[in-house]
Amino acid sequence: MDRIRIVGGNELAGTIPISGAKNAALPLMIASLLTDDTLTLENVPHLADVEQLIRILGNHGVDYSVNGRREKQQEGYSRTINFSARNIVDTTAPYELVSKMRASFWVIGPLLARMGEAKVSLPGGCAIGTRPVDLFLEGLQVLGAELDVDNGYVMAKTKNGRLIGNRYVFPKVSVGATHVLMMAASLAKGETVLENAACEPEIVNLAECLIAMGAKIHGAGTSTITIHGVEALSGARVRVIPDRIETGTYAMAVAMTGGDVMLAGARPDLLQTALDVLVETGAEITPTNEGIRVKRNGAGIAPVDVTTAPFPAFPTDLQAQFMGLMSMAKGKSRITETIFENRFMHVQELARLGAHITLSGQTAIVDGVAKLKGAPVMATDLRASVSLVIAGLAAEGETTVNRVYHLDRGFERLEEKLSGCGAVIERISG
Ligand SMILES: CC(=O)N[C@H]1[C@@H](OP(=O)(O)OP(=O)(O)OC[C@H]2O[C@@H](n3ccc(=O)[nH]c3=O)[C@H](O)[C@@H]2O)O[C@H](CO)[C@@H](O)[C@@H]1O
Ligand SMILES: C=C(OP(=O)(O)O)C(=O)O
Repeated sequence: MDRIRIVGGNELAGTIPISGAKNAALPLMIASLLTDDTLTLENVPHLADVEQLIRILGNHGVDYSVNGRREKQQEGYSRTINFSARNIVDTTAPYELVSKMRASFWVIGPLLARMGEAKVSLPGGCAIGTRPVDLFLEGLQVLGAELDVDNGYVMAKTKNGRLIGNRYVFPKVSVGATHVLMMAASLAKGETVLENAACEPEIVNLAECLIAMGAKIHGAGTSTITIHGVEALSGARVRVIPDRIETGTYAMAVAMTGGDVMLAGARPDLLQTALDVLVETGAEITPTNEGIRVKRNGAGIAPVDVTTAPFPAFPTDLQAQFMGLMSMAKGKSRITETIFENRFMHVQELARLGAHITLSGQTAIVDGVAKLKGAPVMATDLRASVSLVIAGLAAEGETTVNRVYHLDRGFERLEEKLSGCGAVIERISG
């Protein structure tokens, strides 16, 4: 199994290109199931989750082709991919494929809306909480789906071949359930109003895609989304937004090691709260035409309390990385996780690097130390893994991060991007 070896202590300086967002690319790819035309997606990141979803979509009959391979379309880089679901050959998403990735469950929305039926295994994904699917099921039932859960599968069908628009108030904000209901409602008969919907930028990117495909959607990016269902959707060409979590992660790495890095192609509006918090810690953040410049010189890291919450608040997907940063702050900070009940698995691994963190329910109290020391550590999930990488970059000596496959789910060319800015980091195969 591959490992990442880091020798910490170097400041980061240079440019890091920000890739297309994993969490936007996945729902856009799934939207290809809604049409028999070609959906062309630009800036699709080269990640294990994207490859896995290509396999899952392929199982339903979706063909794909990568546009050219010259220059930026090289292996390993974000690229333009055409998806064509002309013939859906299978409406079952099997356990072997779906269990590897949470978002693959989302095929249930488009399959049901276009084909009138779907049989989808209950999902897997990062081990960060129980992650039920009750809101997806309740919302689809409100749109007229008949559902049965048996043997680990959700069996769904429409009553008369088509879903029916309706009003659904999410009892809790869910990104995935908002994606699924927005896709399903796009082909339903009549109007759907989704209230207390997720407002994340990835929802807006999916709505832009659906609108380009001919859907009638208003209000995406606010908590009320109105969708007037249409008979059929067409092909379109849409660009995946830059990855705000990758952006925040590298910004926190620079805040931790010190240095001066341009995050090229990053958009500040996608993570303003996290950037504001970084400014409070003492980092200098400058939006430019090229992206976001992050700098920290001289002075230490100030402790700042954060609480994760749905967009536009501080994202849960940056909580582990921020804890890494706070572990070297000059004083105590409190980090409260409100989205997932089990997202503190990085605490004991950060402690192996010398961090002082205690847990009190859903709050971590981080007592900053002057220095961290390298050690072998084990990643438990995607964002936890990268928090160990950035802590390793700031630690004295050598850190090895095991279970690199978690990182490969969500960070494109991580070692290359960081070593290009002066970090000593390499992948050890086998
Ligand atoms: C592929 C992708 O985009 N993943 C992101 C997505 O995950 P995902 O879409 O799975 O996260 P949700 O927004 O659905 O989850 C939020 C909370 O709602 C709960 N819930 C959700 C659905 C449901 O039917 N019932 C229920 O109780 C979840 O357990 C969690 O506690 O949003 C999360 C929250 O920003 C991010 O951390 C993930 O990186
Ligand atoms: C939790 C994440 O992914 P997933 O929802 O696919 O598990 C993530 O991207 O941080």
